[in-house]
Amino acid sequence: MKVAVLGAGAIGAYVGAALHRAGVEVHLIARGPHLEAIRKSGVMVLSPRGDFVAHPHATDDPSEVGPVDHVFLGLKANHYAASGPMIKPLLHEATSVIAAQNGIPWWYFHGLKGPYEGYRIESVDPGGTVTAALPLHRAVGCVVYAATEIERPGVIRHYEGTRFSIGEPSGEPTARCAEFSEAMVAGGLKCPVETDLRRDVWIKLMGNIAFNPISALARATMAGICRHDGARELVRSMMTETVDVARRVGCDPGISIERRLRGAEKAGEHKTSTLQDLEKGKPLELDVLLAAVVELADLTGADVPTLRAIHAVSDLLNENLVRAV
Ligand SMILES: NC(=O)C1=CN([C@@H]2O[C@H](COP(=O)(O)OP(=O)(O)OC[C@H]3O[C@@H](n4cnc5c(N)ncnc54)[C@H](OP(=O)(O)O)[C@@H]3O)[C@@H](O)[C@H]2O)C=CC1
Ligand SMILES: CC(C)(CO)C(=O)C(=O)O
Repeated sequence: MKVAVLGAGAIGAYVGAALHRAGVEVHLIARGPHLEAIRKSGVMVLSPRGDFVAHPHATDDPSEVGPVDHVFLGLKANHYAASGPMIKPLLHEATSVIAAQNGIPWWYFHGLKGPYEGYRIESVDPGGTVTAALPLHRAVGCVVYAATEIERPGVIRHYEGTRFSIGEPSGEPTARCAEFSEAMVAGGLKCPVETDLRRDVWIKLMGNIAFNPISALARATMAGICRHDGARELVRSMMTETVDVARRVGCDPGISIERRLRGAEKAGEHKTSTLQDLEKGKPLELDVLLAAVVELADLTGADVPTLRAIHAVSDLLNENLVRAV
């Protein structure tokens, strides 16, 4: 089995290192000083589960890699639309694209029976550009329950969590999912193949939709947000509105707000990936989190005043960041 990790950043390099450790042929696609450090010294993973170094092949040129069985997409979602030329050399007829993405994926309504089947979410897939780069038949969903960070070029700090739930948009238990899952497990990760990954998407999103923008706006860690009574209440409101939207598009996350809050609290003094991006002056990955759910609220008639307000201020923050880059 041959795997390319396109966007071998905090999550991608962590997964690539784990797969390589399991004996999989792994090619990391990265860039800049991070790529140079990996080429020189490999990927060093610092983890409470034990540190290790892996030396997979690393490049910035996908045509050096050629077609692979699975592309693990570790890019931020706002890079998906432009990823077409990068991904093309990696594809053969049956290559799957497994996207480790927070928020609502571009494939969300693909093959979902009901009134919204085939609906394209503009804030996730503007003008169909993401679907053009990442064709729907190749898409395998992945919900990431791990927290990692690039501590310095070539060095990944793993904080907690090893679960990468995967699943087909159709819910079918396919051979391609089974093959990837087995390799992940061999690499020491958890990789259940779900028949209803959309439920995981919403459970994860209940946390990200609140913690990620608040963490950037307040420059607070997950635990810091939970400790502040007002911010904790804000998280509750955002989660409640999100669950309403999820149910309106036919998915009940089936978890209480308090349980979800306690789960997020366990991440401790972790800086969300959005806060990490803010600190690095990078654009924020908020369209697939907030804008997408506000768009779905408009589609379904849900009342989401808190999501709308936080979306407006975090969008302004993002606009200012993008202007400054
Ligand atoms: N980090 C975490 O704990 C979690 C992340 N996620 C999700 O995982 C996904 C990835 O996040 P994360 O790993 O944190 O993001 P990172 O920014 O750490 O990783 C993305 C990597 O892709 C690289 N990249 C971008 N464009 C190119 C290109 N054209 N060629 C080569 N490399 C490129 C980036 O390089 P550069 O820095 O130069 O732009 C960066 O190293 C996101 O959707 C995120 O929401 C989900 C749960 C937890
Ligand atoms: C906070 C965390 C690790 C889990 O909710 C995450 O998904 C992110 O940083 O974007």
